[in-house]
Amino acid sequence: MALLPLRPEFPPFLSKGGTLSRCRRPGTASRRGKSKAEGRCAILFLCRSIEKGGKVLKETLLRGRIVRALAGYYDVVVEEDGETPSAEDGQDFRRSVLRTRARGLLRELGITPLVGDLVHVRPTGEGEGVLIEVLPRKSELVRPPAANVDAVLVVATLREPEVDLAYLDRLLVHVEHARLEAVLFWNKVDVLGLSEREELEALLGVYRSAGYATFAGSVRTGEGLPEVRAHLAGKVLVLAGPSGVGKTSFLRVLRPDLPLAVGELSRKLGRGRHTTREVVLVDVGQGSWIADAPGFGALRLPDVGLPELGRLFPEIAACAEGCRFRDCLHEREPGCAVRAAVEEGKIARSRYANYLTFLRELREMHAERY
Ligand SMILES: Nc1nc2c(ncn2[C@@H]2O[C@H](COP(=O)(O)OP(=O)(O)OP(=O)(O)O)[C@@H](O)[C@H]2O)c(=O)[nH]1
Ligand SMILES: [Zn+2]
Repeated sequence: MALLPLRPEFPPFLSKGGTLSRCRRPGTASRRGKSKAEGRCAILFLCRSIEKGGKVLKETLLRGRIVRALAGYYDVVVEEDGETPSAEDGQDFRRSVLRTRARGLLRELGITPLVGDLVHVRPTGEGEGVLIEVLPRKSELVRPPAANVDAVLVVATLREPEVDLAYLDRLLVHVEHARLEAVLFWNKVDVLGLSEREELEALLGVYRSAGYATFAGSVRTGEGLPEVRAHLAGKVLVLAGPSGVGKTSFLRVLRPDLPLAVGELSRKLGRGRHTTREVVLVDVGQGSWIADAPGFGALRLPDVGLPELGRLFPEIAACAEGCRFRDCLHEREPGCAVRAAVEEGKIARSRYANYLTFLRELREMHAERY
């Protein structure tokens, strides 16, 4: 993502040192700054103030989102009109971007800004600024390192590559553990024959009844994309899924204008070794942002206690209250409501089988430790 110049009137306005003197109240624009054409302040929509102890600090602080972090610099896309900016369909994706450095105090406090952070910045010149404050995060992911992620778009395929339900369920366990929403997109329906489409329908049913928003379509033909995009509107996303399912293609179809380096979700070096690299947040329209880095790489199970595993399968968690024993692990215990639900076909056998596999794996993980 290239650095883009700010609006022409922006730097002179700042260089005069003029700030809130032109603003009546925090967040409101003065009449002087008002542009007739837009019916609102053309310059000062960028002007925010902070209030401390009832006193308005005379400082122009802009709100924005970090879209890129590299070598101590943070690129911040500046918010307009109180909303984190995002291009609508068919609109230009260019935005005001400030390249900022974190002020010393943040470093002293040990605060490391992350891509996805909502921040206050003070512009210091054309395209430059100082990162003043990191606003409270609602989530923080380690891999990829990103803040305020709302959901993980799990991309899967029935064929090409062949579906791997154990991998998929493992991924979903990770997403639940990270307390993020999982959205499933079954890609490449264009390669499916009639009977395979039926097979896929059954799988869609499995994951919908488990409680996941589940979509099917094709990045190649565009089928099903509007539905999944509508569901993702306004969210910050990470893409996850096995290699070759179309994660990069999905991002590129939403942002065909991206330079090639961006939108290449996993770059392999040499002998198939994955490299970690910087994360970039890409505006894909409709208020959605996608982190250009694959989520959750190695899929060792999250380190949880045995009783917690059931809570990471939403449909098992929903049933477990009916179990006779509060600490039921839904294996062979009498009066297990989960096993009963599996027998009645309310919980998919494949999901339950994977639950049992993971339970054994966790036991082994715990045993290794002692
Ligand atoms: N037939 C078909 N092929 C697709 C579709 N979407 C993507 N592909 C192809 O699938 C292959 C893999 O797509 P990528 O987007 O590189 O997959 P990825 O998930 O990013 O893979 P990794 O980078 O290995 O994680 C490419 O050759 C794409 O052209 C689709 O909807 N239909
Ligand atoms: Zn049970």
